[in-house]
Amino acid sequence: MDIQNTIQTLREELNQHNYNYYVLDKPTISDFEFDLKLKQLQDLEDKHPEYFDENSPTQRIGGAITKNFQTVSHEHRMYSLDNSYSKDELADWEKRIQKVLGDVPLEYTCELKYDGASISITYENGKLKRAVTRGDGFQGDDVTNNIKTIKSIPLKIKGDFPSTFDVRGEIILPFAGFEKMNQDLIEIGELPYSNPRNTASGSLKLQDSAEVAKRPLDCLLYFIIGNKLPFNSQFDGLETARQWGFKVPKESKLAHNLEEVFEFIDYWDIHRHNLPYETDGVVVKVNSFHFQDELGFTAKSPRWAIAYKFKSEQVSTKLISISYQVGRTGAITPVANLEPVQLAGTIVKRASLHNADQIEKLDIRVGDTVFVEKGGEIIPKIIAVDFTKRPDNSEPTKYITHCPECQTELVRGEGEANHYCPNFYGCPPQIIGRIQHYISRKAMDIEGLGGETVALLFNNGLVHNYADLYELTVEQILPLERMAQKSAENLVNGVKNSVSIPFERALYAIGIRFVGETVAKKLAKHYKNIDALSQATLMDLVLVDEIGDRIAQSVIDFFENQENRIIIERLKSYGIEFEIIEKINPNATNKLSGKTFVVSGVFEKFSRDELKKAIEDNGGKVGSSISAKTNYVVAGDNMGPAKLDKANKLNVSIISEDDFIKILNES
Ligand SMILES: NC(=O)c1ccc[n+]([C@@H]2O[C@H](COP(=O)([O-])OP(=O)(O)OC[C@H]3O[C@@H](n4cnc5c(N)ncnc54)[C@H](O)[C@@H]3O)[C@@H](O)[C@H]2O)c1
Ligand SMILES: [Zn+2]
Repeated sequence: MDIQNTIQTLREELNQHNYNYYVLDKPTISDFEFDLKLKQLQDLEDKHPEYFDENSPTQRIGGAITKNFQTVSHEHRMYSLDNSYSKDELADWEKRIQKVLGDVPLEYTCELKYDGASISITYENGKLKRAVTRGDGFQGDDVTNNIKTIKSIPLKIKGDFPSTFDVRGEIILPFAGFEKMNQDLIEIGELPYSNPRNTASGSLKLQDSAEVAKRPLDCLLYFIIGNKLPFNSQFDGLETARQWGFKVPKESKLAHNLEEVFEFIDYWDIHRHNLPYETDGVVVKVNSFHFQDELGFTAKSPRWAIAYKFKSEQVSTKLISISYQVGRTGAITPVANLEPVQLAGTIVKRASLHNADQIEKLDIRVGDTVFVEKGGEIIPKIIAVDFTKRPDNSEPTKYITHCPECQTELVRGEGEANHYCPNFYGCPPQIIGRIQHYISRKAMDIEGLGGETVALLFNNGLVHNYADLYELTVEQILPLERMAQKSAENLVNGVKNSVSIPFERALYAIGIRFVGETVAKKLAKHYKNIDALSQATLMDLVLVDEIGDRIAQSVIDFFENQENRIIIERLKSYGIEFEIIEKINPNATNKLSGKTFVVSGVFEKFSRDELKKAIEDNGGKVGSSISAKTNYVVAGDNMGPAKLDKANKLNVSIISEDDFIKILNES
C-alpha cells in the first residue's frame, strides 16, 4: 500500500474508533491500541507534510456533537491533551517549553488524570447557567439539566468571584456507585456495564434527567477559565475552586522541577489503585498563567500541559478452555479459563468473554496465548490474542448451540447480544437461580437459608420452585449434608416467617424479568395487589410511571404463563398476601388525647365503622355532630356545609383518612 493510502486508511479507522468511543460509548479497541494507531498516523503525517489535512484525527478532537441536545458554542475552546508514556517524553516536552520561554525556573502543577467525560460549566453572577459537553472542542451538547442533578456541583457559588467564568471538570462514576449499578442490573438479569468511564459518559447523554439523577455521578474540577480571575496560576486556581465550593481532589501537588513531577508519577502509579475512582494518568501543567499564555496551543491541545498515561496493567497467559455459564434468566455467558497469572495485585484465573460476537471478533481459540487487562481496574478482560504464539493445530472456536446444563437448543433474539436457554422451567441453573433470588436479602430475606442450601435442596429433589420451600419439613431436610436439627428447624421457621412481607418485596422476589426493586415498588404502588397487576394490559402498564414496553411485555408474559399462575396461587395459600395492606396500629393507645378533629373525605381503606372503632380504642369519643363535648366526628364524604361551617367556627381541624391513619400509626 502506498503512503497516501496507509494514511487514508488510518484516518478512516481512527474516525470510526472516535465515533465508537465518544458517541456510542462503546469502544472496540483498548486506549493503548488507539493511541498507538494515532501515533503511527502522526509520524506518517510528520514525515509527509504534503498529505496534511486539517480534518485528520491528529488535528481534531475526536468527540462529536449529538443531535439530541441543543448545540452550544464554547466561549473558550475546549482542548484535548497531548499524551506521553515515558519520562523521556516528558523531558522532551520540557525542552520544547524552554525553547520558547528560555531558561527560566518552571513550576508544574501535577494532577491526577480522572477518567470520565469532560464538562464545561458557565457561571453567571455566581449561579450555574449552563453546562456543555466537550463535543468537537468548538461546540458541544447543552446538558445543563443532567448536570444539575449532580450534587457535588454547586448551583450557587460561595465567596468572591468574577461576574462570569467557566469551570472545567470531569464527570466520573466512582467505583462503588458503578458496582452498585451493575449489581442492580445483574439482579434483574441484565448485562452489566463494561466500565465506569463509558457509563459516566453515556449517562450525560440520557434524555431523562430524572434517570441521570439516579446515577451516582460525581464531578472533579481541574480548571477555571475566564477574565478577571482573582489568581494567576493553575495551583491557586484549584485552591480557589475549592473555596467556591467545587470538589477538587486534594491529591494535586505543586512541583518545582521535573524530578518532583516524576516522584508524583511514581507514587500515583502504585497508589492510584486505592482511589475510589478511575484514573488513567497524571496531567502536568505549567503553573504560571503568564507562561501558559506565552506557550499557547497547537491545533488540538495546549503546549503548556501534557498527560502522562499510566500503562494499564497487562499480562499474557494461556487460554486453557472456554466454559459457558447459564444465568438465572437463561442468558449464556462464555468464560475464559486461564492459566493462573498475577495481575494488579490479584491472581487471575478467569475472564469474561461476554458473548459469541466477542469471541468471533477476538478470534480466540483454546491453546492461544492472550493478553489480559484489568478493564476499569475491576473485571479482568481479554484484550487480544498473541497470534505469533498460536499453535499450528489450533481450531476456530465453535460457539455452543445447546445449553450445557439441560441440552436445550439455544436461542438468540434479534438485536440481543447473548444466547439464551429457553428451557425456563427445566434448566437447573435457571431454577436454582430463581429460588436463590427469591430468598435473597432484598427479596424475601429468608433467615436460615442460603444460596448453597438452595442448590442442595434442588439437587436432592426437595424443591423445584420457590413455592416448594413452604412445604419443606424438618424430617425431609435433616438427612442433607451439613444439616443438624437446629439448622433444619431454623430453615423451616425462616421460610414460615417470611410470609408477612410487603407486596413490593414479594413482587420483586418472584423474579419477573426486568422487574428490579424500583420497578417492583412502582408496580406495587400503582396496582395495590397482584390480581390487578396480573390482569393489566400492555396499554395499562405502559401508562405507569417509568414502565416501558419491555418491562410491560415481560409482566404480561409472566402472568400469561400457567405455571407462574399456579405458583402464585400456592404462595397465597401459604399466607403471602401480595397486596398493599393498610393497617391501623392495634397497639396504639391514647394517640388521640389532646386533639380534636373531624375525619372527612372519601374513605378508601377502612369503613366508617372501622374508623370509629379505632378512635374509641384510642380513648377518643366519637360524636355525630360537632360539639364541644365530642372530640371526633367521622364524617365521610357527605359532610354537609353546615358541619364544615361549624368545624371552622369551633376551629376544629378536618383531616383525611390517610392523615388519620398516620396519626394512629405514628410511633
Ligand atoms: N479505545 C478507543 O477506541 C478510543 C477512541 C478514542 C479515544 N480514546 C481514548 O480517549 C483518549 C482521547 O483523548 P481525549 O482527547 O479525550 O483526551 P484525554 O482524555 O486523553 O485528555 C483530555 C481530557 O482529559 C481530561 N482530564 C482529566 N483529568 C484532567 C486534569 N486533571 N486536567 C486536565 N484535564 C483532565 C479532560 O476531560 C480532558 O478533556 C485517549 O486516552 C484515547 O486512548 C480511545
Ligand atoms: Zn438450559
